[in-house]
Amino acid sequence: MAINNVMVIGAGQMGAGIAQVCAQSGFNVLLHDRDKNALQAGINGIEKLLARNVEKKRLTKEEKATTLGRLTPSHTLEDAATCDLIIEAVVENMDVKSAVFKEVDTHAPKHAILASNTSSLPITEIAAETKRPDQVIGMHFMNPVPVMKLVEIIRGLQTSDETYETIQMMTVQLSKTPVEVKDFPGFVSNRILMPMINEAIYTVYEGVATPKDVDQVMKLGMNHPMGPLTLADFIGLDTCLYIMEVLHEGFGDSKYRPCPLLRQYVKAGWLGKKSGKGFYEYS
Ligand SMILES: CC(=O)CC(=O)SCCNC(=O)CCNC(=O)[C@H](O)C(C)(C)COP(=O)(O)OP(=O)(O)OC[C@H]1O[C@@H](n2cnc3c(N)ncnc32)[C@H](O)[C@@H]1OP(=O)(O)O
Ligand SMILES: NC(=O)C1=CN([C@@H]2O[C@H](COP(=O)(O)OP(=O)(O)OC[C@H]3O[C@@H](n4cnc5c(N)ncnc54)[C@H](OP(=O)(O)O)[C@@H]3O)[C@@H](O)[C@H]2O)C=CC1
Repeated sequence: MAINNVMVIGAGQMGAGIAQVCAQSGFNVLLHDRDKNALQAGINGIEKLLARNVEKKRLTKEEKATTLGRLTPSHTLEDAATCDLIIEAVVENMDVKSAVFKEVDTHAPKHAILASNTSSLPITEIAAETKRPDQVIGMHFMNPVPVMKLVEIIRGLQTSDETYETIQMMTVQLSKTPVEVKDFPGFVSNRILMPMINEAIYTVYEGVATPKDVDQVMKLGMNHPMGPLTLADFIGLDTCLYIMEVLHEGFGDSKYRPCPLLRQYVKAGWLGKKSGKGFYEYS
């Protein structure tokens, strides 16, 4: 199936990144958020990154203008009626995602594919909210989307081969590398990454080392580009907690219990870079 028109739901850090990459790759993109200010912030962020690419001579001024011309803000999910692919990137919460999929299923044309950028939630369960479970799939981009090469593609129990092949091809058109994974909690990426981040938080909680020193050990000792606590702040501590909860509940294994310090920070509204404070402070 040919994809020309894409809708991205959720204009946060992931949704904006996905919209940017799709528009840069030639797709017409509608970027939707329930919050007007979040939508504008998402579009402003894309403009800023494209301007930086022009400054760095990775993009011409004309290419920037063409890319922005392919990007349209959307204030209603009804706009899904004109799209071939809808990529959901709202908060990592099953109730919220279920409601979005249920509604978008009523507006999207029959042929459209519904994809979720979920970090950990079951695609099979999300698909069951719709009348087209064979056309629902996980399309898990990595943060920051314009930079990271991987897209994990998650097949739900009922995802058809045609849906999978269309999304695999689209991923290549976005200049990303697709990797197929089964529908298990946390898939591959977050089943491995998030327990490491959670353990780094326990290390701070138990007073073994400061956040800065934990990060230094992993950066200098293991050559990680960012220490785990900087990365947790970058991902968003709310998202980290949601993912740990999905792993904990999904596997029923206490080794995935979220660190109490992570819970406390999220309760305090310390969500990391996006809220200005997490393990570090951001101005
Ligand atoms: C939670 C999930 O479900 C799954 C996930 O996504 S887990 C998170 C996965 N991501 C990671 O692990 C990221 C780890 N960190 C890194 O790879 C690197 O630190 C990084 C690429 C983010 C930044 O690289 P760096 O060399 O440390 O910093 P920096 O020199 O500022 O950036 C390099 C380039 O990346 C780009 N970049 C950096 N941050 C960016 C952002 N937030 N958005 C877009 N582009 C960005 C810039 O283009 C920059 O190049 P220029 O300065 O020439 O424009
Ligand atoms: N952060 C990361 O590193 C990664 C995250 N992901 C996944 O991507 C998804 C989004 O994460 P991220 O971008 O970080 O989160 P953000 O908090 O940055 O953005 C989420 C956006 O979605 C909006 N939103 C929430 N509910 C709705 C709704 N019902 N309809 C429309 N918009 C809505 C939010 O608006 P409001 O502020 O009003 O609630 C916000 O603007 C999550 O599923 C996450 O797990 C995947 C890979 C990496």
